[in-house]
Amino acid sequence: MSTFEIIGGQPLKGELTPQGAKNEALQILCATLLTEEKVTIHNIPNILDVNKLIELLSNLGVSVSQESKNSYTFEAKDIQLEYLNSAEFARKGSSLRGSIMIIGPLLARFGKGYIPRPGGDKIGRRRLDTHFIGFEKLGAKFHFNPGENFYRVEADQLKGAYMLLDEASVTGTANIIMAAVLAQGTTTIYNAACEPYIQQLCRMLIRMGAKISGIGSNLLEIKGVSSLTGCEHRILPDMIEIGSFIGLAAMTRSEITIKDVAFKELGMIPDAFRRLGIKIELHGDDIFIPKQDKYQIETFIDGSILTIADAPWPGLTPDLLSVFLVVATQAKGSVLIHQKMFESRLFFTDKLIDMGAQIILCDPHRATVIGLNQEQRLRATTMVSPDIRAGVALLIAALSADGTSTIHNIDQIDRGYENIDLRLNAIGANIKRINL
Ligand SMILES: CC(=O)N[C@H]1[C@@H](OP(=O)(O)OP(=O)(O)OC[C@H]2O[C@@H](n3ccc(=O)[nH]c3=O)[C@H](O)[C@@H]2O)O[C@H](CO)[C@@H](O)[C@@H]1O
Ligand SMILES: C=C(OP(=O)(O)O)C(=O)O
Repeated sequence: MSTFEIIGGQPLKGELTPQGAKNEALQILCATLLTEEKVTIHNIPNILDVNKLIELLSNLGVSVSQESKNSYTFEAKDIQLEYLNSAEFARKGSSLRGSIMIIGPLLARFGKGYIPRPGGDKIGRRRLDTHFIGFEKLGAKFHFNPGENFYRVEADQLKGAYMLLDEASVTGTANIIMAAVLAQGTTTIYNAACEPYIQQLCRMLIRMGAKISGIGSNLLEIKGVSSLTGCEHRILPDMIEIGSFIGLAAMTRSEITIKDVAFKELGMIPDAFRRLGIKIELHGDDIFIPKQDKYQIETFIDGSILTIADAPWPGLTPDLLSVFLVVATQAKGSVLIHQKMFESRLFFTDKLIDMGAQIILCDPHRATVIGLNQEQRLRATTMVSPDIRAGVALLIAALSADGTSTIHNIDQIDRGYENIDLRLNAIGANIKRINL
């Protein structure tokens, strides 16, 4: 397990280019299983979770070739389905969340899909019902043996169906779409998730020959086709990384330009930061955050305390609430951070409280932050990164704090942020990676 040692308190200045989106990459990589033809993907982030999924695909028999730093080709011609029964698959498949999305494509193309209970962040209960109820609606037989912790689906031929998802699950929607594109007949998915990740997946599938309408809405119609072809696809910039950089700039009183952000895909993320008082300028497709000594949280129109809460897209992504929370600790004013989706994502606030932040953790879902108005710096400390986004929030806190902080378990940060230490050091941060 590696560690970051961070000397904080210095403003940063310069340009950051966001990596490709982690959560889109995980979907897109799984979609390469849907065709035996060559698929070329650009802007793949070099991060732990994505690299693990590429390795898993390669173990499954996909021929993978790295064309340049972030571009790869994939050819899923000789898939070794027996690998799904191996002990190695049980181990590797369970080490990340995104692996769950190999099931839809395997089921659609080969009539079976197996997966061990997937990993990912330990941020509360993370059920998979939506995925498997969806596959069952398409005619698959589902088996789950709690003893072996393995999910299995099988079907001779999937058949299109109408389904109203029990919740707008992001990976669940992606998985069902990837199964339905090769089903016989028409599938209608209502209460579908519609994050840019899903929209991008649908656009890629259409380039491969799929017939999908309703993209960007929660009502998708998919007319099954008998086979799909190869294609080329470029992954969008990572909106969660962009939001993390906005928060970093404000908290460390830095002037940062975030390059080529695909602004129109960011939904309400920029406005949510603006409501915390952070100035965001759009220069072409770059976001410029000017140096700000102070920023003031808005109230609601009636004068009551602002709430920042997550919701399925186009609502605010839950993956940025940890960053909003840390940024609020140095704002003027108060805000309620309400993490509705996950029940264990706010416990890292204890660390911020140790550092001197004024936070009341009301319950596992809600924290009230009373900002310090930059009048009192956070104190450096030693902490452990509990999950990917809390990890980056703690990194932001450490960069703003006086003195030297240590963050252990930074593999959690590496899961989702490409060379974050090197990229931030290039604009003036002082982060030392210690490989233990
Ligand atoms: C690999 C990947 O893409 N991971 C993302 C994906 O995870 P993932 O697809 O696993 O998350 P889901 O969308 O299935 O659900 C996330 C959580 O929100 C709850 N829920 C979901 C929808 C809803 O309408 N109401 C509700 O309460 C679920 O019960 C669950 O606890 O989406 C999450 C929600 O944006 C993100 O945090 C994860 O980063
Ligand atoms: C929760 C996240 O990831 P995962 O679903 O892969 O655990 C995240 O990216 O914030």
